[in-house]
Amino acid sequence: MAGGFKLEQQHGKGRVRVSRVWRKAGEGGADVIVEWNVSISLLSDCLEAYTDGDNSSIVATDTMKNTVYAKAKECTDVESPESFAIRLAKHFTSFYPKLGSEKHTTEVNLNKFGALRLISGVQGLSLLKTTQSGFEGFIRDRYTLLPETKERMLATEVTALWRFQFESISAIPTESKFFIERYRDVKKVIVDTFFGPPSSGVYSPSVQNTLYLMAVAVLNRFPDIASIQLRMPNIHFLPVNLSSKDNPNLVKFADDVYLPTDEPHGTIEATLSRPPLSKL
Ligand SMILES: O=c1[nH]c(=O)c2[nH]c(=O)[nH]c2[nH]1
Repeated sequence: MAGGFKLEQQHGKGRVRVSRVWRKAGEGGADVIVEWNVSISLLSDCLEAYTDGDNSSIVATDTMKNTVYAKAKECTDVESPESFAIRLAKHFTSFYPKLGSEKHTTEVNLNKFGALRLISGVQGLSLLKTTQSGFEGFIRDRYTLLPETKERMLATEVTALWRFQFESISAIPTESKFFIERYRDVKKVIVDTFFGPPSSGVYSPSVQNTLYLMAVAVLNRFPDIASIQLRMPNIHFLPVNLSSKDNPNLVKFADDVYLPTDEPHGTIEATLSRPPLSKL
């Protein structure tokens, strides 16, 4: 009871995003990564905070957020969201759904003289690698804060548009599954180039270079594709490092706990085309 009235209260922190990586913990020594979005609500005995302005029994919601990162750090083995929620004791946890699931797109332009322009694409193809990515050697000026790194997370959501050479309907292959199979095959080339061979992976010095190699691989593999446009936002995963005077090593970053953030993100896009056929 508070001042003769019944007071029901709770406080918490919503949408705490945390991503945890376990190095070499997966099949064949692969890294394992999860991304969680945690909401915490505390039903606690802190009525005086409401009625008397006495904060002595308040757990700060900022502390709740930090606790999520600290507890993620403590998960030394790969952990389910259920276990993580239990670890956080009576708090609600859910997996943050991976960004988008990809869509097959197409654009067809046909004029009455039979001239065709045919574009296929994939939209929202989420790709993430936990290692073999860095970013170094870029311009440093008085506004530059970004440290150089040989080890970072590389996450993107690819939008690709590829234009076929077919200039009329009659030039289109007649197999009924042609475009379905081509979509699958282009996607595979994109994905395989992004990750590199499963045994060794491939180092990415920048989103720009990886994007270019993906486009080259598609044009080299499919002669009937005239050009490809790739858009690859650089979705940042910020290292979480928490410390204070009293707690210098609360969450010491060791390539393991990240804050996934899509705002703001880098926007990187390019189009690669075959040179026009020389007309003799
Ligand atoms: O691969 C990258 N390309 C950039 O252009 C860029 N800019 C940035 O801040 N980080 C990165 N990463």
